[in-house]
Amino acid sequence: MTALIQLSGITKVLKGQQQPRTILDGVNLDVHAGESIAIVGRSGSGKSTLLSVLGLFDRPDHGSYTLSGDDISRLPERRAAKLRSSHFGFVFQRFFLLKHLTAAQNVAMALVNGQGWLPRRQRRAKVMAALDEVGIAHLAKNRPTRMSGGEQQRVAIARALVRQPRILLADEPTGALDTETGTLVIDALSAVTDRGCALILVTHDRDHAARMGRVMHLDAGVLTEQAGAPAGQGGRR
Ligand SMILES: Nc1ncnc2c1ncn2[C@@H]1O[C@H](COP(=O)(O)OP(=O)(O)OP(=O)(O)O)[C@@H](O)[C@H]1O
Repeated sequence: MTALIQLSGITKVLKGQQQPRTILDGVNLDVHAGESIAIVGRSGSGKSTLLSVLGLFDRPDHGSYTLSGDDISRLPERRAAKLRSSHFGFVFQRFFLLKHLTAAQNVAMALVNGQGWLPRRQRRAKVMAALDEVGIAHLAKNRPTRMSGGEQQRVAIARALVRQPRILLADEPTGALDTETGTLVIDALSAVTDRGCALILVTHDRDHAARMGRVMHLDAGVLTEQAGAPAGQGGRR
């Protein structure tokens, strides 16, 4: 099966300093539909930079990036922005919810930005399906200020899912949550692989990483697969 994403020899060099610094050093990674991958590594090892390249916020200096068979290594920003909104969902440590809007309105914002105005009934159905997918449809009318951190993060996940991305990129999504709440958030994230969405999770939490189908270790920009990862849990390979 063709990989959804193929990174080959991706190198990212940070310039503008006295000495250019290599942040990603020949990264190879294949990502298939419906699989889950954890990216672990110490602080400063390049995890967020790798997610930025994967999510087309940043371009590699060397190497190739293939998405669904198309080489997109050197894409102009306008086309990158289109692909970002059609293919990717993003979840961050901070929830970035608008506090004067309800949960449903926060999720609906992603539809307005990405696809223009859908008819109201369709918009509502998509929003409620996304909230339901992360188990918080009953909170649709609540504002973030009346929700727990875990609930707010699930609203943010619903917002990322509402456009049905093919790849969900999550950067430390449980970093601001206690262990129990973090586990619920990982449950919600892992569930997206059931419908073929690929999940790439950057985390410092070993237990959360171990729930992914594969664990990749980033050390000074070099990515290697961690031996002994419990393949098959939390996502197809
Ligand atoms: N725009 C930038 N300007 C200067 N240095 C940067 C920039 N972006 C990244 N870096 C440096 O590149 C290295 C990798 O950063 P990155 O944020 O990718 O690491 P990380 O593994 O995600 O770290 P953390 O776990 O702390 O979030 C770090 O040393 C960081 O300081």
